[in-house]
Amino acid sequence: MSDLAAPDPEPHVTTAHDPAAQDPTPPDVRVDEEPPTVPAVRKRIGTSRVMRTYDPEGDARKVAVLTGALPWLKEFHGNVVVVKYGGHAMVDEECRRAFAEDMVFLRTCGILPVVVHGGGPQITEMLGRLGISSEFRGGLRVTTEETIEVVRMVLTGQVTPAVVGLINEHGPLAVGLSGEDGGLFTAERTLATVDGEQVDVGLVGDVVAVDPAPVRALLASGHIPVIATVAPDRDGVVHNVNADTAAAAVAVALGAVKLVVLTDVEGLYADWPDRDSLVQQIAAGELAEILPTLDSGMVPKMAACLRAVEGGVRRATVVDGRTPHALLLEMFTTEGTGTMVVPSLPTDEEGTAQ
Ligand SMILES: Nc1ncnc2c1ncn2[C@@H]1O[C@H](COP(=O)(O)OP(=O)(O)O)[C@@H](O)[C@H]1O
Ligand SMILES: CC(=O)N[C@@H](CCC(=O)OP(=O)(O)O)C(=O)O
Repeated sequence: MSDLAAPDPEPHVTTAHDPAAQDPTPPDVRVDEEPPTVPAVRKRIGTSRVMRTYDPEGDARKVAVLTGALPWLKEFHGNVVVVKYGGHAMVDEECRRAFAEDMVFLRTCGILPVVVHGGGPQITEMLGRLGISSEFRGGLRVTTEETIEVVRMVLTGQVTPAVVGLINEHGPLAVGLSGEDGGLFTAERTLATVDGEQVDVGLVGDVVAVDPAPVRALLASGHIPVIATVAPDRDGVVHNVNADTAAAAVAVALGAVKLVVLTDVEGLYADWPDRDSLVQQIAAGELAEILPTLDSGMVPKMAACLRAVEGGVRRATVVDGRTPHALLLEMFTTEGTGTMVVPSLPTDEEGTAQ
């Protein structure tokens, strides 16, 4: 993971538009020009004075963005937001940096982000390098005893440290842990659903219990927990847990106000792959109805959103992790982005969804 761009340490001077009326700068250091139609390119004049660009429209836009975020800041402040960071959303350098900035932004605003990360493509790549074949059934990886060793190694030894390192470029905030640490998760072997049939996929687990104590301790000390989703069952046998599933379990256990799932698609398409069928909001009841009809990749994701909302999380959203800062846009604007699952849609007097 590479460095974040360093800010320019030099002071800058920018051109002013109406020096006499607005600028206390002595005339000998002013630059008189026509007002710029776009914010002026910053010019440095001298070394100890910075002059302000006259840009009322730009300023009004910034004010609108900041004040528009206020209701959301109030709602989320002091609350847990679980962010599922999918393996496909990690592949682009700019998006990785934006993700880290977003986590630090949330924490700095007094919101409590908890990251649950995936790593499907990274596991597949490592299995390939080791000459171990791998397949998915019903959206879950068929996991043998040999596979689980690689899953555990990649998630806890490679992906967690990479995500932690990325965030910690901003300061020592992130701490990695897995479902095996501090009794965080208890797993139970689960089956995949393929064409309505239940099929065995090996050492794949669902999270049947979460002890939130280790995560709460990290939040209380100002940290950002970063969780890998391998988990022991009651006999201590480690299972491979789909990261969407684990994120939902964490969100419910922590009483999160929101679950945000970052993936490699704009959201849920009602009629996949028709790009005109992107769903903006869907009620939990309707999602439950269409879930069995969805393609396998989307099933664990939408099932996780449903589980979160049915478990008391107010909103669960699938967001395109390939768009830098899509998470901020989703969290701090009314329009949001991606697909939001809510307990029910508001209706008008005739009962029509708004
Ligand atoms: N109805 C649908 N809407 C959106 N994406 C879908 C749908 N059905 C299948 N998909 C596929 O599911 C993929 C997301 O699942 P997956 O690759 O497992 O993501 P991740 O690695 O983030 O967990 C999308 O890239 C898309 O190809
Ligand atoms: C059982 C199962 O399928 N586990 C997943 C765990 C990682 C994961 O979920 O990663 P993404 O979020 O990047 O898809 C796997 O082995 O790929």
